[in-house]
Amino acid sequence: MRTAYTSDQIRTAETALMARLPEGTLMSRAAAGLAMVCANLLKGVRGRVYGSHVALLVGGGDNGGDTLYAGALLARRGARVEAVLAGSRAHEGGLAALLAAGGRTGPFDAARAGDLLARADVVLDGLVGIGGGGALREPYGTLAELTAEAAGLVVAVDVPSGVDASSGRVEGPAVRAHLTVTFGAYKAGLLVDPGASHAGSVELVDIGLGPHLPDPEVAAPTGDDVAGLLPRPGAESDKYRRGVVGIAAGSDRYTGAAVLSVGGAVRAGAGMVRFASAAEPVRLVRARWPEAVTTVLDPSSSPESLLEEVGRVQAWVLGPGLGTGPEAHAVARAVLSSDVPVLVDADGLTLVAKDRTLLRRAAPTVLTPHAGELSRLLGVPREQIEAARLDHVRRAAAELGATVLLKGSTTLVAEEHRPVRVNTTGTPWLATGGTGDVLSGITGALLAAGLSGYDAASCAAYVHGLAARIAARGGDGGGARAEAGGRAEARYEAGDGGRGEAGYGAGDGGCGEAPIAALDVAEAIPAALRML
Ligand SMILES: NC(=O)C1=CN([C@@H]2O[C@H](COP(=O)(O)OP(=O)(O)OC[C@H]3O[C@@H](n4cnc5c(N)ncnc54)[C@H](O)[C@@H]3O)[C@@H](O)[C@H]2O)[C@@H](O)CC1
Ligand SMILES: [K+]
Repeated sequence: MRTAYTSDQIRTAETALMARLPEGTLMSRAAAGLAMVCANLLKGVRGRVYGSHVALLVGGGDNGGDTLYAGALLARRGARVEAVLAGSRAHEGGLAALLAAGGRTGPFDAARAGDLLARADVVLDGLVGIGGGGALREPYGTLAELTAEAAGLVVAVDVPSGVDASSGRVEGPAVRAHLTVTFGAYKAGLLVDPGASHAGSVELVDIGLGPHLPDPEVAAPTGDDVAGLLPRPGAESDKYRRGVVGIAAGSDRYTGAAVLSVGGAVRAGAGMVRFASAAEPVRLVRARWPEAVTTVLDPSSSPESLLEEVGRVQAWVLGPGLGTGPEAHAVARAVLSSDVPVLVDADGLTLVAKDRTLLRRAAPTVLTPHAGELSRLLGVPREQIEAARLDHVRRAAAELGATVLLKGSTTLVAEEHRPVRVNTTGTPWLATGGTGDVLSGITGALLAAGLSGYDAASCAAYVHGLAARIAARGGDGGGARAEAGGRAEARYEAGDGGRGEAGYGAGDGGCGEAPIAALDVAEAIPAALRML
């Protein structure tokens, strides 16, 4: 599990650690780690550090201090290092070290900065780190924008300037880095969009903070974590013990969602799928997934007897393609009255947004909205949710008393009093109709197998993203399990230090990936499970 923290949590831990160490120790550890990563990058792109060009964008705080000290170390190895001092002051010790090592400095001037950025092999963004707040003021904002024109690699120091380290919120201009070198621990804002997509790959420099860190704000399960949580059938298993999932999805008008949701559950290893719906989706599900046991629901039944024919299930999936009319409401009422875990998706979420009483239940509930659906559930504009996904997913979990999986460029899973889980697999090609229906089926199968809502949702998101990457690569599993490696390899050529650890992100949709259909994702689930 990779864990991440807010700025306040990091500061508290740093204060505790600093009290035991000589002054300046942490900054020199940070700068040494940063310089080493940059030296490796320079060796990768230029063959050597000596004679390479390095530009430093330096703010007035300690983030600028780290950057100046790292610049000094690179200058001592023969790099030509030039700094733009953007603040009214600069870290004294760092500045003296850079000048003593032969580095050059000058105040902000747009033309000079543009010229430096055009020549530099590596640009270090040391404008603001965890001390930043709100939109970048001038001239920091202009400098952040200028980094988009940089010819070389942009390395963010600790956090890309303009990204809120605690939440990933971006309120104005912000640096888009190829690589972020972060100190002590991951900051939550580096793992959650929009911050995550500004950070590029993230490399962690250990400065000894570990023993002082509290419980994390955010955690990203790795492939090994997911493998450890996934149910595996044993010799004693039978279809009932492996988990029977009920799926109430589809309508005579919307049939595809039902086929996809059932496909997700079948391929994710449900012991049995019981599918309950109108006649037309039942016909299509039977044709595509003969494994599913189907029931045509009688809309004239009373809510108590509507699901009587379906048989016993250990979890329900409710909502994909269900419709939002009175008949759909009756199905939602019947399913949510059950005493087993229920996953609510798509039209199910619309029904719940209109009638919150549906959520008054004792058994666990998992909601899987995208930002638009969450906007309806919380009564908050969609743009606000997109800008502050972490805050809103937490709020939704608390307000709705449910596990909430927020879909989007970074999928988040929140439950009260637990770290928000961030999914690291996936590909932008997943943004296509029907993939959410497949996810609902995977999650339902895992709930039925006995996983908690929190584990089922986070494991399902991981498997779903991995399956999508495999499908996008034409079924070639090689390298697809790449919560580490995807974005890093696609976007820059690093030396020894840059690869491996780096690459905290999903695929970038380029490099050998092609468009996928939702059913391709369902079909690639077994290949994803084989890799775990
Ligand atoms: N505290 C520690 O023990 C350590 C801190 N380290 C570094 O120190 C950084 C934190 O340093 P600071 O607390 O000095 O804070 P920062 O250097 O992150 O930011 C503070 C500076 O940015 C300016 N600023 C804040 N918001 C701004 C905005 N919106 N627009 C323009 N300017 C803005 C402030 O006026 C101030 O000059 C970390 O990110 C890390 O890089 C590391 O050296 C490791 C150890
Ligand atoms: K920075």
